[in-house]
Amino acid sequence: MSKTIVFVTGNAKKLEEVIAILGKNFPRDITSRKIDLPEYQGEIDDICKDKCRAAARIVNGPVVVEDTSLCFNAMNGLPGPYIKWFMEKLGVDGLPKMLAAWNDKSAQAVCTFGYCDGDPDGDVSIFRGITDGVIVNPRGTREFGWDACFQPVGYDKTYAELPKDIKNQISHRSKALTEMKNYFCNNLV
Ligand SMILES: O=c1[nH]c(=O)c2ncn([C@@H]3O[C@H](COP(=O)(O)OP(=O)(O)OP(=O)(O)O)[C@@H](O)[C@H]3O)c2[nH]1
Ligand SMILES: [Mg+2]
Repeated sequence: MSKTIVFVTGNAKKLEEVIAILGKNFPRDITSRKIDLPEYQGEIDDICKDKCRAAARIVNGPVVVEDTSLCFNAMNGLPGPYIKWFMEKLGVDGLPKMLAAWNDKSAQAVCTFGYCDGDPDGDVSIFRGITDGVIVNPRGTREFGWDACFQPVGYDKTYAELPKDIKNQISHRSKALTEMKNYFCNNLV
């Protein structure tokens, strides 16, 4: 019998979406623990691996973590994994202003899940989902981070204006979770 996996996050909105997206269709038992893990620096995958190992050290068992980036193409991918600090200091109204000097408003929402079996020195498996979009002046509810200024390609509504189930069908998070689900369905880990 495989051990329950603990999803470690300090972000209630992330957790809410993960629960809604996974439903009952995940092949392993999964629970959650609210811990604020360190915000690491570096490349997206390395940040997620460091975060996952930190979680494993605390939980002492199988863990999943998730790190979200918002990458502005005109800025060669910045703020990327540092979006949390830009959101905190500038707010959702400030993000479109960062791109005022460029015509290119395109961006990628990038979600990276990391899984490790509980050994903090062991391998971390990475699962990624990317949704392309444009950065617009905020529209819609302001319940979750930068949702109000991210308009996915092919839609005339921002993530915040779209019904939750539509966001959860097309989001960076749902694409990454599909990858992770396939991994657990295909591997008896
Ligand atoms: O509008 C949004 N739609 C999303 O779908 C989304 N996913 C994450 N975020 C925000 O982007 C930063 C990521 O930083 P982050 O990955 O380190 O998250 P976090 O520190 O809040 O939680 P965690 O690291 O404990 O899991 C944080 O400000 C999150 O609030 C989102 N905002
Ligand atoms: Mg974080």
